[in-house]
Amino acid sequence: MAIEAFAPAKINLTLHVTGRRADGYHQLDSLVMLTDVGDRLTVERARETSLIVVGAMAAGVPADRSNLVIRAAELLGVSAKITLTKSLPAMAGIGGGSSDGAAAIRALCALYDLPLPDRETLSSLGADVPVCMEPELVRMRGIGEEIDRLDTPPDWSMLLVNPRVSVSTPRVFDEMGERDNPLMGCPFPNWQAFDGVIKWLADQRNDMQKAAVGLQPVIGLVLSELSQTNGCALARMSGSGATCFAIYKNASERDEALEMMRRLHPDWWCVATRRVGARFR
Ligand SMILES: C[C@@](CO)(OP(=O)(O)O)[C@H](O)COP(=O)(O)OP(=O)(O)OC[C@H]1O[C@@H](n2ccc(N)nc2=O)[C@H](O)[C@@H]1O
Ligand SMILES: Nc1ncnc2c1ncn2[C@@H]1O[C@H](COP(=O)(O)OP(=O)(O)O)[C@@H](O)[C@H]1O
Repeated sequence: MAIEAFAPAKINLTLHVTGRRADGYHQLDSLVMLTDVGDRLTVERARETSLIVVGAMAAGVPADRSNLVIRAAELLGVSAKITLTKSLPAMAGIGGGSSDGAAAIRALCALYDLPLPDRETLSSLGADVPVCMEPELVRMRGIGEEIDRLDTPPDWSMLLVNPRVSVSTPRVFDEMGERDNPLMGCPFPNWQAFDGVIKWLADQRNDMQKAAVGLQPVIGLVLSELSQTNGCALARMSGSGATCFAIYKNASERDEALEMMRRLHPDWWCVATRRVGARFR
C-alpha cells in the first residue's frame, strides 16, 4: 500500500525577528499560512529506506541522508521506499525542505499507524517543520515550535515569484543588523476582512528582507515589479527569501499580473496560489 502526502509551500506573511537565543537561533514572531502549490511524496513499506527525487525542481536536491524526508523516517524509526516529486524551488524561503519533512512525517505515521510527534520533536528536524503541519492561519513564535492557531486562512488570490537565486537562511540571519525587533502589532485584525488585514499587514514587517535584498538585489526588483502590478494590495518577501508573495483582491488582476511577470521574466518561477484548503493531507 502506498500513501501520498502533499507538501505545501509556506508563506511568512510577516516575519519579525525578536531576539537571539544563547545557541545562536533567532526568536521569531511570524504569521504563516500554507498554500495550494507544493511538492508531493509517496511512501511504501520497505525493509530499507530509499529515496528517489523527481519533478521539475529536482535538480540539486539531495537524495541522501541530508534530505529531510529521510531524516523524518529516521526520527520515527521506520523504513520506507519514498518518492519525492519536487515542484518548489529549494532554499527559497517557502519551506520546501521543511514541508517535505512534515509531509513525510504525516505519511509515515499513517503508513505505520504511529502517533504524530510533538512540536519539540518536529522542531529537531528543522525550525520550520512544526508550522508545515498546520493548515490553519497560525502565529509562530520561539524558533518555530510555539504555534497558535488563529483562524481559517483568508482565501486570497496570490502570486509567488522567485527570481531563481537561492539564498542561504543562516547567511541572511548573519547579515541582519538589529535582531531585537518588536513583536507583531496587537490587536490582530479580523482575518476575513480583506482591507483591514492588508492595512494591518502593511504595518508589519519581514525583518530579514533588507539583508536578503543586500545579498541578492534582484529580490528588490521582484518586490518593486510586483507592487506595481494592477490590484496588488501587498508585496513582501517570504522567510529568508528569495521568494516574494503578492496579494490581490481579485483573481482576474492576479492572473493578469502572473501573465505579465511570466512575459517579462520567462526564467523566473512565477505561480498563482491560494490557501492550501482541502489539498492538505
Ligand atoms: C527563516 C525561516 C522563517 O520561517 O524560513 P525559511 O527562510 O527557511 O523558509 C525559518 O525560521 C527557517 O527554518 P528552517 O529552514 O527549518 O531552519 P533550520 O534548518 O532549523 O536552521 C537553519 C539555520 O538557520 C538559522 N536559524 C533558523 C531558524 C531560527 N529560528 N533561527 C535561526 O538562526 C540557524 O543558523 C540554523 O542553523
Ligand atoms: N526535501 C528537500 N527539498 C529541498 N531541499 C532539501 C530537502 N531536504 C533537505 N534539503 C536541504 O535543505 C536546504 C534548504 O532547503 P529549503 O527547506 O527548501 O529552504 P527554505 O526553507 O529556505 O525554503 C537545502 O540546502 C537543501 O539541500
